[in-house]
Amino acid sequence: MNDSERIQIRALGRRVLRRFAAHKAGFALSLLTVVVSTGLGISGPLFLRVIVDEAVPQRDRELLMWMCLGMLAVGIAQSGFFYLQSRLTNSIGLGVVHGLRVDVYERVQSMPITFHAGRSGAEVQTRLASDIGGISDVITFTAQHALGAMTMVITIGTAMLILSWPVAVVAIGLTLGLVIMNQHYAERQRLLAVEAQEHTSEMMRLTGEHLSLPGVLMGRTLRCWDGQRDRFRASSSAIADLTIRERSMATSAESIIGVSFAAIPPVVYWMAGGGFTSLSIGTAIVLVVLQLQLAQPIQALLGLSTSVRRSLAHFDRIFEYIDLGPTAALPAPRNPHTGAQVPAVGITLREVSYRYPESGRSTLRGIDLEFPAGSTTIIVGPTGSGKSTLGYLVAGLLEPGAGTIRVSGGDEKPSETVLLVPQEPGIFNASFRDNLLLARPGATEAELREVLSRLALDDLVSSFPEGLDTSVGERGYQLSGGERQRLGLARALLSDAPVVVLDEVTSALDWATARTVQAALEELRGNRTTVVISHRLSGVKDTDRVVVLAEGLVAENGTHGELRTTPGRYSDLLRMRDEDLSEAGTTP
Ligand SMILES: Nc1ncnc2c1ncn2[C@@H]1O[C@H](COP(=O)(O)OP(=O)(O)OP(=O)(O)O)[C@@H](O)[C@H]1O
Repeated sequence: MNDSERIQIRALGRRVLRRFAAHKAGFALSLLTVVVSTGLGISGPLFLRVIVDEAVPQRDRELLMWMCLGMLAVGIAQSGFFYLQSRLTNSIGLGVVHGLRVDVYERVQSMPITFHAGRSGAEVQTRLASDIGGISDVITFTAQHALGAMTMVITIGTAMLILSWPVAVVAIGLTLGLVIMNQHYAERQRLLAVEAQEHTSEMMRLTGEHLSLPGVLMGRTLRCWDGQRDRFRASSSAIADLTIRERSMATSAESIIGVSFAAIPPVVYWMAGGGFTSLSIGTAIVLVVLQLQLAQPIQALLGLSTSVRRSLAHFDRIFEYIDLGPTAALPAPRNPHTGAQVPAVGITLREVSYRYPESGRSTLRGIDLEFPAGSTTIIVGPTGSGKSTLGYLVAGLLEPGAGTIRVSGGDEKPSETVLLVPQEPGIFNASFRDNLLLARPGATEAELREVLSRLALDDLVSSFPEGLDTSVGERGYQLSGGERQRLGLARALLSDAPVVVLDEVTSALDWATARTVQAALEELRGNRTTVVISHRLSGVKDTDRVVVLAEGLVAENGTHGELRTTPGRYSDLLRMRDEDLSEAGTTP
């Protein structure tokens, strides 16, 4: 073990121990049971010695009976302590593991949106499942096993020294040799484990990407499924290969340790026979039994150092997430029983600029905009001009790099006032009902049905035998893109957010459905402030406000009535839309 590893293990040890602080009393009790049951463990052979050396040769029945009863009582007491110890160890250790898991989840959940944009869900899953799984045993059993094993080594070593120091010296010398040899194997095992863990993460990432619906579709339509399969195969085969090498390494170490321990009984018997020092038969048997008992804690201690070192890579990956920062302030949870009264509030942006952390240039620059309470604003502009980024900023999902975003008419923050409906709404693998209730947990059956009917989803829902309780499948993939978008809009209709940002929410709808949805959106507006990011430009009214973004700047800003008759970007957009529609024989 090198210096940096030692420092790393110490620092990790301190962090992990702090997590046991909440379970101090239980932890101390569990360690006490370990010491007591270990102490009891070595008294068995001492009873045996009296039986062999005194009770049997002297035919002393009473002594024999007491010694046998003593052995039995020790066995029963040991089992009781073992049960208690195992209950305590598991509940404390798994409590600490649970705490780590929740910390990772909470930290990732509160990271800024930009963190999630640059990461696959599979990566977070790997940390929660594979890495936490990898440290679970180390956290649960290390302290107890280490203490138990050390107590056994000390007590057995002392007993052997008292019984016969030459045999004890041989056993201790052998132990030191084994420790040195084991270090060598453990280091090689650790390197193989780190490599295997990297391949496991890669394999889980590939599985998440390739075996999700988009991945399967890509594999089939681009006909690259064989390449996908090859990459998976290579990753899986590397894991198998590394694991075989790692296990062979462990088995070699165990075999050498086993052979070394097997050599001791003949030595003891040779000594007992007068080869070096003469021992009674009982002492010789007890020494052999104790030596066999010594093998187990020594192997446990050697195994512990290996598993602690192997778990370092897992610990690193877990604490890397727990130490992530800075986090975004999460909005206060919604009151489940509101939903009827929507207050009128507006949003004001002053000199707002934003640059993504990984980007070399600002996506938005010096944006001055007013979204008055109850108004409807359409945001248009070429692709990549910053429309969605503006939507994220208004919804408080991104913090502006410069400038301010304020809610007028209320003390709340944008993140507590604004609901963003993205183009691909987050539909969960749950029923229609559960997906809708996320927006208003207290909504009645009648309210849910009314919303579905307004968005022309009622026929779809009724076509399933289980109606509202039908599961919509992983990410809503049992629904069409347009149905998913309408389900997202249904949530917006149910929510009590006074400001709603709709980001391309009708892009997957045909014109006829888009009109139905448009009518529902008219009702959604009410006295809500609505910001609509749209390429489609359907159903825009003269009084609606229009903001044209170009290269991160506000290029035009006025009402639809004003801008449509003024030569400029917006009137050009309307002209292009009308030409497209007349070619397709449709009217906006
Ligand atoms: N997470 C991110 N990290 C770095 N750059 C990003 C990120 N998200 C978006 N961008 C960049 O910011 C710019 C604006 O993106 P945005 O999605 O806001 O544009 P948009 O106008 O909504 O485009 P579209 O009409 O295609 O949806 C683009 O150049 C995009 O590449």
